[in-house]
Amino acid sequence: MRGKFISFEGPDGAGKTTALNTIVADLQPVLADKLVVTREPGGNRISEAIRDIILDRQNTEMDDRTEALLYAAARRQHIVETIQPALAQEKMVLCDRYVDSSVAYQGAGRKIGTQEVYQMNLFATAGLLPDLTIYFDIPSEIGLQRIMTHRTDEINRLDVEQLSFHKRVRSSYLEIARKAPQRVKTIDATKSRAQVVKDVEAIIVAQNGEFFK
Ligand SMILES: Nc1ncnc2c1ncn2[C@@H]1O[C@H](COP(=O)(O)OP(=O)(O)O)[C@@H](O)[C@H]1O
Ligand SMILES: Cc1cn([C@H]2C[C@H](O)[C@@H](COP(=O)(O)OP(=O)(O)O)O2)c(=O)[nH]c1=O
Repeated sequence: MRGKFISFEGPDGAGKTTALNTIVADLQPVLADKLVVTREPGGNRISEAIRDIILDRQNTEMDDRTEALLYAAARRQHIVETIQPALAQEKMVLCDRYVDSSVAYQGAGRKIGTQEVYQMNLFATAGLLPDLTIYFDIPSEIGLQRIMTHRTDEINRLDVEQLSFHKRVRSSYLEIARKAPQRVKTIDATKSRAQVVKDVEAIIVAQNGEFFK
């Protein structure tokens, strides 16, 4: 058996980070060292360094394709150092963002083109896709509102994009979910924190019975 690769996707402010923290706290006692939690861009020394370059608000001169290539480069290193070794050891990998983020943010948000960004990522990933993707769906206005009103950490370069950018991102995610219904499961991220966690955990448990025997 290969392990299980599960990605978490959604627009900024959808509540992924919040939900993931609780989900990890709930799953850790059950799965112990079978659980690996990681995030993109990042997860290792090289990818974290790339992350710092991409999200630095001072890098206003960054070209859109440069940005897309940097995300893909960080992804490649993350796959090689973290995801593939964990899957080879039959672990469950929970990954905060993966290729769908690039398709939605760089492909649609930055208007590079979703197909082009997907194709470019095929080189980076050598075709590795998650077994399951949980997509946190939320109207852009609500997501942005959450970020602006609640968040205390620094607002990054992508968070300050226009509402129209975030709307393109959401539309692209909805399109991805429509085209890949087997892989992508959509949850209503406007629900309460507790309900969102419940919905996500129900999907993970239902699809990964072998981990919860
Ligand atoms: N279900 C929810 N209902 C209301 N507010 C939420 C919910 N989930 C998260 N939040 C709040 O919204 C903000 C963004 O959440 P966060 O988890 O950082 O989103 P993401 O990681 O998807 O960008 C945080 O302040 C968080 O407390
Ligand atoms: C992985 C990835 C992330 N991003 C963006 C989405 C986020 O705005 C940002 C990651 O910042 P982060 O602070 O991790 O945001 P979040 O908590 O919402 O996941 O990078 C892309 O544009 N393309 C990508 O391929």
